[in-house]
Amino acid sequence: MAAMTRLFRSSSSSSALCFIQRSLSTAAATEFKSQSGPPRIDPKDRNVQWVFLGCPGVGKGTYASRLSALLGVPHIATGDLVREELSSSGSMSKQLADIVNQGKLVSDEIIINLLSKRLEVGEEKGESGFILDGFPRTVRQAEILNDVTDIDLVVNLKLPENVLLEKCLGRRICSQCGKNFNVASINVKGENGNRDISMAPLLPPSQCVSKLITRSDDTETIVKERLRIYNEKSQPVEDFYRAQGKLLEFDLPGGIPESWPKLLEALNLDENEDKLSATA
Ligand SMILES: Nc1ncnc2c1ncn2[C@@H]1O[C@H](COP(=O)(O)OP(=O)(O)O)[C@@H](O)[C@H]1O
Repeated sequence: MAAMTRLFRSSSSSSALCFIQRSLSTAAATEFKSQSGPPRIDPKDRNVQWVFLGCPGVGKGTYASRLSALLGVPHIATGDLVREELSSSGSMSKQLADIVNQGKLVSDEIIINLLSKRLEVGEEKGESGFILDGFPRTVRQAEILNDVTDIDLVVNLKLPENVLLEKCLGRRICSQCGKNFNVASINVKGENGNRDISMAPLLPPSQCVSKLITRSDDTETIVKERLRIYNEKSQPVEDFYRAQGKLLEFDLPGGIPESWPKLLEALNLDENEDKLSATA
């Protein structure tokens, strides 16, 4: 853990990003084989390459985007890439809508294609490092990622399932500014040794109130299906990274005010420090 958070160097690793992007493209077309493997870059010489895992509604997007701002690396959420594709008039959008609205996973090929395109755009802008949110979600995706680059740290965010459901049902997005809010006021009594969890709603400012929308896959039936699929397909990804010693388990103690400082502490980061001086 200590070594993993001592990586905040501003040196460019755009060639590394380009390599990942090209390798992911190859993987989308064929089963990627890495007999010799790509050249690995010492983590000290590049920005962080982190992954956020966790069930639907746990808050991966919230905490990954806060950390990306703090560390100066892009937050890349494959769910956002899917939604962008859905709202475009691209040929894939109808096919994707059917899958997403059933709470199912998009194929590994499609998701890797979307991700490699996103990395290519980032590479052109000179981005380096990343916090991935929502990828990898299957062991095959994790293996492909493992073949093309080194992941430094995998943060596994956790909340009890009844809290996750309430959070998903309360989630709202401003259709104009794109920010996420939550209208649910959560007070769940811990059972079977679990802790009590309280979360205040995260209400929108007045200019967003009339523009709030709910994700089409945030209905009770679809959320339950997404949770079932997470347990079936994505929990093995936790095991994959646990076996590599890269998994940091983090039980969220409540909403953002309680959880954010504790997460920074677990990551050995200080919000007030310059990112270059953050130490592990
Ligand atoms: N890595 C992935 N592999 C397959 N499908 C994905 C992946 N990432 C996102 N999706 C698709 O996009 C949908 C929304 O993803 P996301 O916003 O990450 O949702 P969640 O709130 O369930 O974590 C998923 O239900 C799935 O259909």
